[in-house]
Amino acid sequence: MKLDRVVLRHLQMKQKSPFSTSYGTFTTKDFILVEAIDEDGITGWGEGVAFHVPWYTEETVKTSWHMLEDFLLPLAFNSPFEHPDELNTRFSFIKKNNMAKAAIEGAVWDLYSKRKGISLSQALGGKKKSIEAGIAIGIQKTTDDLLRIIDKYAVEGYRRMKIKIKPGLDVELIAAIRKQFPTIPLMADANSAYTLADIDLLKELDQYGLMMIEQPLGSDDIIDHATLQAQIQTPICLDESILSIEDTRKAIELGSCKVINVKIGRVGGLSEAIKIHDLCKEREIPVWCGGMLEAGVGRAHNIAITSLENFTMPGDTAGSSHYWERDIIDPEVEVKNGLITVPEQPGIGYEVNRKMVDYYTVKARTFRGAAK
Ligand SMILES: O=C(O)CCC(=O)C1=CC=C[C@@H](O)[C@@H]1C(=O)O
Ligand SMILES: [Mg+2]
Repeated sequence: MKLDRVVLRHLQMKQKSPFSTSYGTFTTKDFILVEAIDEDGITGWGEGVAFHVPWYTEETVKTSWHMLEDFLLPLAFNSPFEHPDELNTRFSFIKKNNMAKAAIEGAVWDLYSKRKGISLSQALGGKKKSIEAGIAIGIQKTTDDLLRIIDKYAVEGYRRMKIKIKPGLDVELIAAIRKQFPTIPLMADANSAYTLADIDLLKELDQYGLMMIEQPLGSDDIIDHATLQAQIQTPICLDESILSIEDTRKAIELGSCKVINVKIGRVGGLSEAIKIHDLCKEREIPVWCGGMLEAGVGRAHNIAITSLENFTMPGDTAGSSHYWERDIIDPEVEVKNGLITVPEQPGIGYEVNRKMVDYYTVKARTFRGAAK
């Protein structure tokens, strides 16, 4: 496989509703859409998941564009490759910038599976025909608002509710949810809002039967999480702390978590995500696919990776209409009875709608051979 050209586009899509976490609120999603075209004119699509601000990790849309333009695309154009895993190796001497790496690597995985005439799910080793969908709900103005929203999604059939918590908005909030929904599959994501000084409060959460608590402590920590996990019953799920297979191994060996949230962008791409999946399977650690408020292309990649067998818990994979008035793929991602069908068509299995892509594009540039 040899790349002929790559089109980078910066898209801006207004969200249907704001998404608030312990660190801030998103109302508009800015992201990079990658279109990679090979020498035979076949196209693969990837989606960068870095936000326009470095709140979740240090990467942004601008840093991703810079990394792609100045370092990653030249490496991708450098010589032909047989398999997308080779990009992961080629990029490995460049420190971090995982979301930028994953954006081009994802486009190449789509291209690779289209060239083989198989679905991306099949190319990744996925077995499931459908996946269970969970939903992530941002911080709401009032508890009543949150309860209403949970009720709506429960009726729609979502298989897991994830709420966001932060200091001052935790134990009472979860108690109120449990009062109204005693058995609903519920988890809480703290996005690193606590420290070990909050251990008594975090122990209190054990009484509410949460599926897990996601990233309660420091965003780069695995030591304090191990101390906390030893003292609470609720499984800890690591998100921000896990950037690679090595981080995964260390966290498992230290006992820092019992579950891992695999985000393709955060770990540097699908090749690394598969390795993490395989190690977790071997060590009996369940994984699930985290969301980054993706548009259709990123969502399609998430669906494909979730079809691997150790993705045993529902992820942040809501349907397109939860986020957007109009997504950039056809058909849009639909959740029926809490399930999403894994496409069987070659590649990501959804058509990219170029009219919608053009509508949302604020900047575009084509790179060839030597880039620049
Ligand atoms: O994609 C979704 O539906 C939202 C998933 C979600 O919870 C997150 C999105 C973006 C940044 C993070 O706060 C975050 C998470 O921490 O998992
Ligand atoms: Mg999280």
